[in-house]
Amino acid sequence: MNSAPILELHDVHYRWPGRASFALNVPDFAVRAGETVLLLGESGSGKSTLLSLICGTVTAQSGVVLVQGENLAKLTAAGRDRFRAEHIGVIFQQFNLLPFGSVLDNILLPLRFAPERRARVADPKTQAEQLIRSLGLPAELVQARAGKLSVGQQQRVAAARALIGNPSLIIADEPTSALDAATQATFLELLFAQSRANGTSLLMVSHDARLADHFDRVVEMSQIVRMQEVVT
Ligand SMILES: Nc1ncnc2c1ncn2[C@@H]1O[C@H](COP(=O)(O)OP(=O)(O)OP(=O)(O)O)[C@@H](O)[C@H]1O
Repeated sequence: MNSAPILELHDVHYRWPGRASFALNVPDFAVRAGETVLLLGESGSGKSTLLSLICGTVTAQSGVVLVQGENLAKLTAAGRDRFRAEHIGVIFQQFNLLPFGSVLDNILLPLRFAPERRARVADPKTQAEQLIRSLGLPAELVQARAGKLSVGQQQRVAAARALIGNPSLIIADEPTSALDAATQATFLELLFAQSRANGTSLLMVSHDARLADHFDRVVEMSQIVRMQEVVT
């Protein structure tokens, strides 16, 4: 495994505007290239906030967030959106598929906003079909409307959308919470096989410590955040 960090946070401080009662302080946290990390923490401990900082949908009031060596705070908001589309695959808790789009449309969506990622894919339709197969979806679903799929199938489409064009980092926020244990395990195996094949790093957030065995490393939010007195 390449041990260069794909993600680094140093002395990051973040507060949601108008929310004095919560502060996220991360002195140091890193994920290496190709590493799979499970981030566990209680509800409200700031896991989703941390993922938003890493994806650049919010920016820290101070400190540094480096993704692939790029300091997200130095980019404009549009530059961060573009950077995310190029380099990060995101799987949301609710999958966020376009319900009226086909499975294929949904998988190809990130390539529309990311010319470099698009250029890494010789034939987008063929790669989408390969991902569909390797994630265990029936090939004939490629033209099905995403909104008509089962939850487990939607989740695989969301994973294929995150994986297409081989982004260097996949961020997943509770992607298995809507699934039963057997479907969860199969999904994780498929996601890991794909990530490993491409040397992609995976940072997954969950409440569920039972997922730990699947990952290279397990990190508790309490290990990476510095608690601070919050002035209300
Ligand atoms: N968009 C937002 N605007 C304002 N405050 C927010 C926003 N998102 C989260 N927060 C606040 O930030 C704090 C941490 O929430 P966050 O969702 O990051 O925790 P979490 O660990 O992901 O929780 P859960 O496991 O329940 O999803 C909470 O106090 C929450 O109310």
